[in-house]
Amino acid sequence: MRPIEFILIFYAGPPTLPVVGNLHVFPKTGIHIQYDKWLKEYGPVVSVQMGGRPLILLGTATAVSDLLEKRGAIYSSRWSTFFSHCGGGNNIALRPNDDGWRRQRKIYHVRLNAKLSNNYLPYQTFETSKLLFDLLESPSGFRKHFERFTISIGCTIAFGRRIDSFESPLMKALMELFHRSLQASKHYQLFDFFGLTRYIVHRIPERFSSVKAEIEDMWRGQYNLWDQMVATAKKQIADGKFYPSFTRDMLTQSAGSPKGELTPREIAANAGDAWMAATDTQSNSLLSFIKAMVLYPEAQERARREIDTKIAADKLPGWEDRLELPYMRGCMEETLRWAPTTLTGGPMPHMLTKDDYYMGYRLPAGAGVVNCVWTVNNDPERFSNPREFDPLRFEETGTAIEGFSVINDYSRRPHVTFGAGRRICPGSHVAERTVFIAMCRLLWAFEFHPKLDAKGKPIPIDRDAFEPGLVAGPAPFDCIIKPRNQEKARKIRDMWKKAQESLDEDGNYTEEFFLKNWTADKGPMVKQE
Ligand code: HEM
Repeated sequence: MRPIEFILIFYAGPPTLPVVGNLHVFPKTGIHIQYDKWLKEYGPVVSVQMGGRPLILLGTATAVSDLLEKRGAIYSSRWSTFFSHCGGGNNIALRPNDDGWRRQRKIYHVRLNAKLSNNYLPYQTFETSKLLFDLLESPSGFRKHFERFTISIGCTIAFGRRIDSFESPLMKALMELFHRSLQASKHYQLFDFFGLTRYIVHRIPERFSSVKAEIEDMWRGQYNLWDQMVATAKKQIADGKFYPSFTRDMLTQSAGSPKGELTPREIAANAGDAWMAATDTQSNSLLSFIKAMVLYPEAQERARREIDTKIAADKLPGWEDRLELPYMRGCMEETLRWAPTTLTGGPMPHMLTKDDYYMGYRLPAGAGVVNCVWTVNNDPERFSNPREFDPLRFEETGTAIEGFSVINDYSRRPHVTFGAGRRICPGSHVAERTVFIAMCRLLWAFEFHPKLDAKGKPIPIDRDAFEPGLVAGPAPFDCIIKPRNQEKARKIRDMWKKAQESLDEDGNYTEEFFLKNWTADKGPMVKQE
């Protein structure tokens, strides 16, 4: 990093102060709005200074593609931070693009690609029975129901373990981890913006630093949990039991792999990180969908009409019906564009590893590079009236393509919510399946309306209000969720009653459930003799 050279040569950005750079004008919340203002004022590529660290903001799909994708070889690392260093640095989303990252990422591509993500459809489909039942029984708790829904799907995909209730010890353990990691990442990042404090703090022994002790303790708690889950998966394999999961794949596939075997810690981290990455991202997207349905009743009606006319009366819509449901496909892409959970591009900026030139500017090695999703997704050049929820804005032939959200041709991409380049979300195929199935079934089952105040007037909902965090979500809002009719309510109850026959006394799937449902890919999922 060469701050003086940086300031002289790359000057498209707000004025800086000595030492702090632009840190003093960084808002505590609504960073995406501040980035958006800077991008509108200074151009599609903006430089800001986070203390001693330069940060480059990208505000158009072209800039994101030109740099993060076409020059991905030098735009795919991550900053070294105190938070990511502690705990051994095995978190795939936070670590630099080293050998370990490549090995970890490889197995995501091999096991969670578009084709093999179909393996997990039985979990995603099953969990909708519980989601619909929970919403029927206690509609006002809808936030919690969505959280349980995605946490359970994530845990089953990652470890082969279902989570039946918000009160389950596993659910509580994960919620505590979320809380602790959010606090840790929020409170201690200031050290990272200054070379000297970073150098000192990274070297202080844990026993002399309460900050370090707290973060290390958080990571230890995390790995204890992941290790226990991996140990269970190992035992299941040893006992010849068939509980398919990403962990099982890593244990059976990475061993002896010519592309590089994952260490036990990397396996645990990969599975645990998939679990965490699969939770708020998906549940918050579903919450935003409900918000959109309440705010745009004509879109709600039209989507429901499509489901009613295209899907047989005795069937619930599913992933297999997506080609019949173009408007619903539009609803999914539009929700991800309109209310991205990754407003500023994900958990951490990419990092540039070599000096580079773009649009006449020199971008220095070591700079963080942000895909400003909020700005790119709302670019009026690409999307007319971008803050209006309009599922018809995408070409039907495009949304029919599996993985359209991450299609190579960026000019056709409906949004950049899954990131870009070599760090692009490797769980996007799983995510699309979860949210599409849930969205269709929610509309099959329920109506969504604004809540009324004491005078019978709809309580207003702020369309653009977000709750900040590592993963953003819509700010709390109220709504009325009611079954479309008594017949639907009866079907939901019957469905959940029947579904429970596939669960054991702990609320996990029986082995028979897996054996019956696993047809898509035999591979390592074939029962071990
Ligand atoms: C709607 C749901 C989701 C959204 C919007 C989302 C979005 C993102 C974004 C923006 C990134 C950062 C990309 C970048 O740095 O350019 C990311 C990274 C990641 N996501 Fe997702 N994600 C979702 C669901 C999932 C799921 C279901 C999984 C796992 C099954 C997953 C696993 C990961 C992992 C492991 C990374 C880190 C990749 C790396 O740094 O190499 N995500 N995701």
